[in-house]
Amino acid sequence: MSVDAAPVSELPDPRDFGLPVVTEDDLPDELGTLVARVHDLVDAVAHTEAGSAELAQASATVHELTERLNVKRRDIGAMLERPRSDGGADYETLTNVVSGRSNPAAPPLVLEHTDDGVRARVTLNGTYQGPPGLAHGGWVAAMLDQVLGSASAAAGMVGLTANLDVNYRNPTPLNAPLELTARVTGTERRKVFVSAEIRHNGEVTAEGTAVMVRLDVPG
Ligand SMILES: CCCCCCCCCCCC(=O)SCCNC(=O)CCNC(=O)[C@H](O)C(C)(C)COP(=O)(O)OP(=O)(O)OC[C@H]1O[C@@H](n2cnc3c(N)ncnc32)[C@H](O)[C@@H]1OP(=O)(O)O
Repeated sequence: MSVDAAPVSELPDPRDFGLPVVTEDDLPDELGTLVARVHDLVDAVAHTEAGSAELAQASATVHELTERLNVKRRDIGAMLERPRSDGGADYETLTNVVSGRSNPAAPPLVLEHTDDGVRARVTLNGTYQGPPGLAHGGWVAAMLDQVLGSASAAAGMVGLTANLDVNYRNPTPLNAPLELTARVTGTERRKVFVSAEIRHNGEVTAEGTAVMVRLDVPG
């Protein structure tokens, strides 16, 4: 097994897969504000003890807003193109449920490249709850899957997860800062082996490994 990462500048262009691409200039600042407010709204709805009249009024307001926003919708699969300092571009799925810039359901996980892979920081609010007061194991796996895929892509090998193994070492807390790290550990033909951890206060709460299978560019 070896690490034979292609240069990042050779990442596939989503347009070659027939995917729509938007740039940061296509995203009004107001969208970011709306996403953050709806994220907080979901938390408020999940935990509110408001009375019937208040709930009925909020429900009508939200319904009206949903109708207004649905008048003009982006296609599913839209990719966000972000320029890199070396002249190339990074791509991310705009509505990705873990890290998507336009998805209020995303925690959101903010990713950065490191010398050996990727790192992300996130704080999960109460809407990611599984056991009382703790993060849901499915979301823990989803966040690991995301950083594992991102580490493979950051090494120039965009792929889909074929296999994901998760070990839950300690409960992952809500409303507390978490750090995720991931890196490529090897490659074999189209397979990319990746490894990741989630830490709280330096202590590992969960770790994951995955086999990503590199995508072939059509044609
Ligand atoms: C830029 C725009 C896009 C941008 C895209 C951005 C992606 C972000 C991804 C985020 C992470 C996700 O959520 S991904 C979503 C969840 N994953 C999926 O939906 C994937 C569903 N599965 C599949 O589509 C398929 O099974 C694939 C693509 C994974 C593999 O199919 P394939 O292409 O036909 O390849 P195949 O010949 O079967 O296998 C290739 C090699 O991988 C091995 N292999 C196959 N499956 C497994 C497995 N479960 N565990 C171990 N190894 C496996 C095979 O033995 C073989 O090894 P050898 O013979 O060479 O030894």
